[in-house]
Amino acid sequence: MRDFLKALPKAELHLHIEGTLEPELMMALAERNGVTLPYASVEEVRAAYDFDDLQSFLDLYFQGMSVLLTARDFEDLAMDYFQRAAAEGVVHVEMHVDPQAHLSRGVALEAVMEGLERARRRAEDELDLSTAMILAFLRDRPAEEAESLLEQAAPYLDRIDAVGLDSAEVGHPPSKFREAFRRAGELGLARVAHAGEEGPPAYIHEALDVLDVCRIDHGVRCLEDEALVARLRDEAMVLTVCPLSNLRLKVVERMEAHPLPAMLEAGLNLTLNSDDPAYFGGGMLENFLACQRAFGWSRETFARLAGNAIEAAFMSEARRAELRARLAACG
Ligand SMILES: Nc1ncnc2[nH]cnc12
Ligand SMILES: [Zn+2]
Repeated sequence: MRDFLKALPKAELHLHIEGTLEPELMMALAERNGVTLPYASVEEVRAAYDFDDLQSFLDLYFQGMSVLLTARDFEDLAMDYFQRAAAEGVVHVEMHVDPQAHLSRGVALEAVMEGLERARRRAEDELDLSTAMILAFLRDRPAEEAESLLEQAAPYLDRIDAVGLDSAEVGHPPSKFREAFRRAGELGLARVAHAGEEGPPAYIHEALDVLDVCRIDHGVRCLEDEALVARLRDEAMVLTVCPLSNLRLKVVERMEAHPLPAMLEAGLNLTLNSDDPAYFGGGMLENFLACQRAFGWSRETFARLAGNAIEAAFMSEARRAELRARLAACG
């Protein structure tokens, strides 16, 4: 089964590029840039990754990214991940990026965008990996800051596929970002949003009604609202579920208690994703394997989930046709 899951052409729709920063690269960049971290070794960094909830993770996530200063750092970060992902059968990566977390530290948007662009070109050329970019708004920051970020991103719009909404969910409902998302739509960008990770099902309704999203990131709390489940099923709304993330952030107590099997049973349009692989114990393959161990799913189920991601991805129709054919060849 491991070989099958590795060979499956996996499209990753929910990944935070800053969440791919492995402790080894974090320490190396700290050294290169003269940044002081509160850790003496890679082992100490790893030992700190024991989270109680989303916020306890976000605190370390924002601290970790303090080593990212130059375009070269962002290129190294993304290339390091793209190489690992390609080695485990990932064929397409859609990365959320959190520019506000860099702008607020004095890092120019140009450094972020140029570094990531270089890595994306190399991924295409060297790894046959297609990529997309989701400009994410930090929902615990003021809505006006998101609107201003969108304006600053004007020179890069041709490289951006969608806007997203991430960071601390509870207390920051989707409707707070009505205007930023409306403007993104006007600019021709697709919309996605984290909803129903720690926040209530009402936030999922709001993301659909107010932000006009084409995908819900996480969405695992939808099962608490029967009418919502029916709506998500009827609209074939894509949910980008991140099993190991939910386990490590204690959204679920044990993988066996994850709502994924019930969501599948309810006929929802599900995909599997890694979210922040450097922090949550593994990338796409580890997430697929964790589901295999916990739920004993068949090859057909995994192939269907991989197919859902290919169909929902921001990619050219030529690439989609190619990946469909590769998936069909997996048997
Ligand atoms: N799982 C997650 N939820 C919300 N914001 C995030 N930013 C990075 N990972 C996140
Ligand atoms: Zn996420």
